[in-house]
Amino acid sequence: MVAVDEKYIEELAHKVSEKLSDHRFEHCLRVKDYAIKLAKQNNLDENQAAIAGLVHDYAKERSASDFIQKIDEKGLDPDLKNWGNPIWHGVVGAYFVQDELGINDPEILEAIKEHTTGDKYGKMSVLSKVLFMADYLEMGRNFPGVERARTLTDESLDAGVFYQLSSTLSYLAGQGNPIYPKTFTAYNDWAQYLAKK
Ligand SMILES: Nc1ncnc2c1ncn2[C@@H]1O[C@H](COP(=O)(O)OP(=O)(O)O)[C@@H](O)[C@H]1O
Repeated sequence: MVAVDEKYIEELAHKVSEKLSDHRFEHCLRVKDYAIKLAKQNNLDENQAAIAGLVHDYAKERSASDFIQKIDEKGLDPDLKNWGNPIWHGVVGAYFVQDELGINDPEILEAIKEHTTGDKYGKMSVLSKVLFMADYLEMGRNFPGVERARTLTDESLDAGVFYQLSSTLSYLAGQGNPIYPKTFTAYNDWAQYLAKK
């Protein structure tokens, strides 16, 4: 396992901070820290987890027109245009990370794409699960149930992912908000996988 490369992380942090408000950047630092903790618990490369955590919201404050331009430039699914920043900043944001920060690690890019929506059980790498949970559980989060979710995730990363998928679906549906279809598919797949276990 490679130790966290402090100098590289520091330079990356500076570039990320230039594109984000202080509030959002501090969230990214906390996600990085939580991702390192989960990486240690799950035998994952801490450096990879730290980088993914630090840059996961890199594109969060880009304009809608920047995202639309990137969707066209990269030839991404045109249906993406029916969604907005909550979905774009991960799914499309990964391309900003690759193009502007020079990060080409496919696992990191995939984890960024999945960090809001999740994905099917078999499609999420350990890194992707770690980032998904670190974003949800970082120490600035204080939603009801966060302590239970932290404990559950300490016991089992998979149990944490399923907890988040079900809670987010219930929450978004309760608010009458649209839900990205991939999250439904992910939820069904995880529910079937866990029922068989
Ligand atoms: N599957 C989904 N479909 C639509 N909106 C979602 C979905 N999951 C989360 N959201 C919303 O997207 C927003 C961004 O979530 P998230 O990416 O987890 O936060 P962050 O910006 O801290 O990384 C939140 O407002 C959340 O309610």
